[in-house]
Amino acid sequence: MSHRNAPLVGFGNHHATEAVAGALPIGRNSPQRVPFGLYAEQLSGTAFTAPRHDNRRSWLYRLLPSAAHGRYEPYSGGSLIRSGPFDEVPASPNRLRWNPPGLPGAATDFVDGLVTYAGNGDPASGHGCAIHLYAANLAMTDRAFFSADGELLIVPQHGALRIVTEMGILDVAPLEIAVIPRGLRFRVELPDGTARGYVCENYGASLRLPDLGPIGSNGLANPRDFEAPHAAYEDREGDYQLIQKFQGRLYATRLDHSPFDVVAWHGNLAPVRYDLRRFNTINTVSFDHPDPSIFTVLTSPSDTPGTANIDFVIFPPRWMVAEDTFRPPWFHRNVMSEFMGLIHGTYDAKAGGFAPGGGSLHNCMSSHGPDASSYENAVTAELTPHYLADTMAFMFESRHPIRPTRWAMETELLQDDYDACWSGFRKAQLPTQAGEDQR
Ligand SMILES: O=C(O)Cc1cc(O)ccc1O
Ligand SMILES: [Fe+2]
Repeated sequence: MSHRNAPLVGFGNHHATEAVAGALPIGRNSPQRVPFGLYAEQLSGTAFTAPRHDNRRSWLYRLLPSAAHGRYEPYSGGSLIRSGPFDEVPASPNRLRWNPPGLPGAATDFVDGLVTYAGNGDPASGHGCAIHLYAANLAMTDRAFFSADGELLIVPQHGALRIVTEMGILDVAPLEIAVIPRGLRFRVELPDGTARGYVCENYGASLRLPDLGPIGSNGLANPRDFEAPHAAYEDREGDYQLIQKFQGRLYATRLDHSPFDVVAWHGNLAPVRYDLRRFNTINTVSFDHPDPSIFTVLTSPSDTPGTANIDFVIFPPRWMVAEDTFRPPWFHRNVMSEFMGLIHGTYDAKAGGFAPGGGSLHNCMSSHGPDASSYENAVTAELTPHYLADTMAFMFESRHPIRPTRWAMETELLQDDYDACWSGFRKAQLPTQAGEDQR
């Protein structure tokens, strides 16, 4: 089925789209003269020589070359954006949790409203990520942004985003996500007036669908549910600001025309949207709580198989049916490091204190798991099939310890009593053995 207005579907598929009939060259990428005098430009997401199954690139056909701009100068906005190496403050051995940030008082757009909480690795070495939250109340007009440091996984929590990109427009509401390729220029408009959410800036290998192993050929996030936009362009002259993030710092330059001037494109590197409600959640129908890897939406692999640079994992509404099982997340100490956020509702391991828009960080080998009241509820619950409704938490999980920024360690949003949620557990009672000392 193909329909003119239907989105371009399929994760990593090769798409072809033109906003003006005849704009897309046929049979070659870079003809001597592109239709209408458009300029051909290749945007690479992988090295030219990356193996074919990894190789990501698209060809853009635009009114003016993207090279037509002046010198970049340091940009002073976005002053709470940080980048790897994350060494402002020592990495904390503590379990950390943050209350949700408020919406800004002063006029603040998506770029200036980004605040970096934590991260690992660094853009120069091409591994790790930065974890930002954004809170905004102003649409970006006449300015655009791109990160040369990584692709952006955007997880709206409050308020929809209209993400106008060079390659088309993505409308993304809470419970949907967007992935914006490294280097792709975009601006963010706010259909609801205000917006808040999370961003994972991935310095490493681009996000992809996880292998399914014995699950088989279907399940989890299905490839066809990833939607790329049709080409859409603006033919506007005027004064535009273009901000880029390069090696952790922001720079700005001016353009005399809209950077959103791509009339046609084709290729397999594109911004995409995915609706988390379409996730085919797979879980136990017998006993025990499986590892959360069963809920992986997208993964950025590292050089070590099975040990991700970043996994993006969700905890969606689902049936809980496990027999004779402690159903919430178990207590654990993980070699991988976990940053969690909450889009909606409550999370089944935390009865209180983890609010939508908040965050938590459980680093490598931090003891964590259900808080005392979630534990008590779970061990006394009647184990009938139970629908876990109204919830959508997520995790950015990484092989590299996640290091907070100075801001994240000093903000009033940081809870000072988080450890207390694991106090008050009753000690296990061993049976009294005849003739044995009770110490
Ligand atoms: O810590 C967490 O809440 C995330 C998590 C959930 C789960 O179901 C199992 C392991 C795990 O780290
Ligand atoms: Fe965990």
